[in-house]
Amino acid sequence: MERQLPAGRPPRLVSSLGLGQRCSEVTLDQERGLLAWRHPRRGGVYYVKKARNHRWWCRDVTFWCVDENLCNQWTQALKELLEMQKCRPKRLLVYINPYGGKRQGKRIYEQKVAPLFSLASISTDVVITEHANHAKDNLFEVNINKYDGVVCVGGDGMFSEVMHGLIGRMQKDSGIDQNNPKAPLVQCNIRIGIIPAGSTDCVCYSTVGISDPVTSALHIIVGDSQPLDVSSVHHNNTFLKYSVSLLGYGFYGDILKDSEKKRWMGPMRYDYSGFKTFLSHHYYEGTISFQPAKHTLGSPRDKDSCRTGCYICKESEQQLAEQQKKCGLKNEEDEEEWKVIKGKFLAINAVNMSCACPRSPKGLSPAAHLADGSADLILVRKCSRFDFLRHLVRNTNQNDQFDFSFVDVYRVKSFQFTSKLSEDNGSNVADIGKKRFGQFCRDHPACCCNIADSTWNCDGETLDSSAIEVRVHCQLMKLFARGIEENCKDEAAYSHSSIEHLL
Ligand SMILES: CCCCCCCCCCCCC/C=C/[C@@H](O)[C@H](CO)NC(=O)CCCCCCCCCCCCCCC
Ligand SMILES: Nc1ncnc2c1ncn2[C@@H]1O[C@H](COP(=O)(O)OP(=O)(O)OP(=O)(O)O)[C@@H](O)[C@H]1O
Ligand SMILES: [Ca+2]
Repeated sequence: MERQLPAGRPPRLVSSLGLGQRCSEVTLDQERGLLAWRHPRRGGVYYVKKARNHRWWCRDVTFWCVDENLCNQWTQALKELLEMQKCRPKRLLVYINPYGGKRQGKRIYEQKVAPLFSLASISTDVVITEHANHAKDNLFEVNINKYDGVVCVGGDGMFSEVMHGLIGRMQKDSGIDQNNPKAPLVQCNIRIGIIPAGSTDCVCYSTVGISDPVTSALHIIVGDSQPLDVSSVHHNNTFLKYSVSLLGYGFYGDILKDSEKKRWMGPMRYDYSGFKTFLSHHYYEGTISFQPAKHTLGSPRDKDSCRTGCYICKESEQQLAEQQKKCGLKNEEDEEEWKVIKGKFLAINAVNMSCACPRSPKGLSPAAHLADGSADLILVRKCSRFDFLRHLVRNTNQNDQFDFSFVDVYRVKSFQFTSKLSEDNGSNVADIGKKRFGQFCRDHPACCCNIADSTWNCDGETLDSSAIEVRVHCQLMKLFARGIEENCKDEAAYSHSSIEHLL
């Protein structure tokens, strides 16, 4: 695309062209009078173009002008505008998992992302991970202050590693004991960017609206920021893990446990193990206690979803800040009511965000909020296979997946779970399980009886304990994202050539 530079003073021209406020460095090609990138082979200005389904493209436009003086003014004005954009990262630390998803992480980064970072003059230190926990351990050692953000290339597991590294490092540096479930955690202000290259990519999809490496790279470049709730998971005053997407016991725990043995199948492993787990139809007995989230305005049955600039998330942040001011570090929660539910469950799912992903475009809880300090607790009680299938299918379409007599949903700020087996017998749950049912049920996966215990699926990783205590920490960390943008009703708006953000 070619455009002539309009006459007049450049800063005003920038706004009259609708170039937005963000721009990166452009240089002047003196001979041809072009505004050009420093990139030697291509002239022009690069910008973000929004397409359908939340996809962003990088496009370029070439400006020309015979008046060299005017060109100089433009270059200067754009440079100054760029300097004013303090939210844009200049230096990033990048971790690539070469084995996530379809094992394309390295190629995706090199071919689609690195060229964009270099166009936007972002410098990077790249680490290709050699083993699990490489990124997490590394984040405890690096000089983190050198960077404006950390990028992970991989799936939810890789993101979880980076998040654990950053949050853990933050608590360590501030002298906070992560094993104390009541400790007020210190917010992590260094943003994480996710370049999706995993099997589910639920965190990316739920915060951007699409799993697309180019779109995510552009959100990083323009310096977006989206706060995110994080749940801490403890057992007996021992820290187990943090979770941002799904904490699932029963159905999703069993799928994960089975699918780990089939990693070689790639993303298909979840369908295979999902089908197997669906047929086994195991239910689990236990007690779940929770504190309802009273500070937030929303409810899990709301029709509206969390979108860019969500007022419910903003309101919750304020409410919680006021509460904290009032009580200081003392925890008011202890005095608040706990609800207790005993039962037989096919699935217990606690989600901090909608958990939308390509398999379930609206997610496990479409009205869950990214940053409201609450999680949605979905209890699917024992029911027939057919009814469970009806519920599962609704996760893939527009119908209400909670509209069943065997499904309950609550918005909570903390919860605890103990399985009947551990309640009855205290310790050594594994042995008891094996003695009672383990052998029989594993040999007859279709028998439907309640085997020993399920496993918790914590953002795609298994937890060692079935008895857990969970607390949601409002906006504990930030992503290079802006939440899902409201879909423009008028499709034509996507086809005109408006320039959203200069790179
Ligand atoms: C009839 C089709 C019904 C399909 C229902 C699909 C619902 C899919 C909901 C996906 C929710 C993902 C939540 C995100 C979890 C992530 O933190 C985690 C880490 O990446 N991913 C998984 O645990 C990976 C979880 C992967 C789950 C795959 C579930 C596949 C179920 C297949 C059931 C087949 C029944 C067929 C009966 C004829
Ligand atoms: N070099 C490596 N070798 C083996 N495992 C690794 C390596 N680097 C990271 N990992 C681990 O691989 C696990 C899975 O990675 P990742 O999340 O990227 O892919 P995935 O499991 O296919 O996708 P998803 O989590 O979206 O389902 C992570 O938990 C991470 O700890
Ligand atoms: Ca939330």
